[in-house]
Amino acid sequence: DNTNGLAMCRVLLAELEAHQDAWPFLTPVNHKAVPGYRKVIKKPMDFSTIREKLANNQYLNLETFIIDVNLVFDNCEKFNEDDSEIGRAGHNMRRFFDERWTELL
Ligand SMILES: Cc1ncccc1N[C@H]1CCCS(=O)(=O)C1
Repeated sequence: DNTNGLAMCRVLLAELEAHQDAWPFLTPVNHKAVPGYRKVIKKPMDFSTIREKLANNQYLNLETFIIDVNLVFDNCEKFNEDDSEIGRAGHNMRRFFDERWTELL
């Protein structure tokens, strides 16, 4: 059953949102303010959208949740230079997430 899987999603999402480097990922990227973003990034994702999907029971289990979290970081790598404020934040957040969810297994 995926009961504990969804409890882990809630814990993990709260920790992602609380991280000091979460600021680029808390809300959807404003494609009107970020030229090229809508064209380049085919599947936008952010922590507030993940929270909404979790509240609407749209994640079957931990695996489907992890796919969306990784989409946030993959989009960040695609659009941002590694040596940039947002690029570094993305790498830091991916490392934090990977270390954390593997601990919870
Ligand atoms: C994750 C990302 N990739 C590319 C461009 C921008 C962003 N994030 C923005 C989200 C809103 C606040 S901000 O505009 O400072 C940063």
